Amino acid sequence: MNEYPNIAVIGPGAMGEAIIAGLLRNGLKTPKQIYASGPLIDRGKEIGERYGVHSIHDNKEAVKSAGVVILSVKPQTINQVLADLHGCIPQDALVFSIVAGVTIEMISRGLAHDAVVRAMPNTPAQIGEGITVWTDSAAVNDRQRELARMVLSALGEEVYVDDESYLDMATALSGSGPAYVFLFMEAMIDAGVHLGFSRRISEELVMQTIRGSVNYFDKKRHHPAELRNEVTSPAGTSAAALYYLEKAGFRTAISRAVWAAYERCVELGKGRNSQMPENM
Ligand SMILES: NC(=O)C1=CN([C@@H]2O[C@H](COP(=O)(O)OP(=O)(O)OC[C@H]3O[C@@H](n4cnc5c(N)ncnc54)[C@H](OP(=O)(O)O)[C@@H]3O)[C@@H](O)[C@H]2O)C=CC1
Ligand SMILES: O=C(O)[C@@H]1CCC=N1
Repeated sequence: MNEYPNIAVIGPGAMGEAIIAGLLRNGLKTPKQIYASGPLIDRGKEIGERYGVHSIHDNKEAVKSAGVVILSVKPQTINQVLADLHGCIPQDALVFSIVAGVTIEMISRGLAHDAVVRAMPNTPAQIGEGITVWTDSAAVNDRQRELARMVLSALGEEVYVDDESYLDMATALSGSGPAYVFLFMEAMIDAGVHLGFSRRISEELVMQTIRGSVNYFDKKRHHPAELRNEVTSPAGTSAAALYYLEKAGFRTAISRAVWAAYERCVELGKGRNSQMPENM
């Protein structure tokens, strides 16, 4: 596609900004085609100055001439935004929502607009290295699907699913996934400091160990258990550490954590704000 339409970004927070940056990095030559709308004047000023986009504080105004309307507000704010924009989305426009847990049906009903893409990106999208799982409503036409791909390509890799229930699962696995990875990184770095390395050296050792392991897996494409066995010498150091991790329930903790994220995502979709599940 040669021509980008105007794009409204409703909620220019962390992810909204990642999308704006990605679109500009990926060929949208005219920043003024982007209308970023959020409540904070300082934040708007910051986004306007950093990217040269229109920064406004009126969602209705932002969507007026839009060909794509990106919804990147928090799930807790979505109902207010949907009510604000009910009946205001231009007929040909595509609505592209990244709001966790909120279904296509809720968005479509809330806006009185049928062409909706629901997507779940993750934060590495900020450097074009994210992974986004997405799906669309039956009303999305070929041109709108092309527009969706334009937004998706600004974020990194993408996986299309034809069953929306995978979106809540993707939120738990890849959407929240960077948080688990960073916690693991942090724990490893702290362990290195505990042993006696400086924080700088420990960070370097951990970062390259993770990067190298991911690239090695990517190249070899062997099962991770095989690659783990390769590291694990009989009666050696890795076996001692792995024994301790298994004893501490490492795998179960990861699996239960991902389930907790999934359950929370489903709850968010039902409009439940913050509530500790009974079994936690
Ligand atoms: N962070 C992540 O890793 C991911 C997040 N998501 C989803 O993306 C969405 C945004 O998340 P994230 O960017 O982290 O959150 P942020 O809080 O950074 O961004 C939300 C933005 O929406 C703005 N906002 C609040 N109320 C309104 C309103 N009425 N109209 C317009 N804008 C409004 C906020 O402004 P203010 O700050 O002034 O309140 C803020 O700029 C969420 O739904 C989340 O589920 C999806 C994938 C990954
Ligand atoms: O924590 C959250 O709710 C959002 C959705 C996926 C990643 N961050």
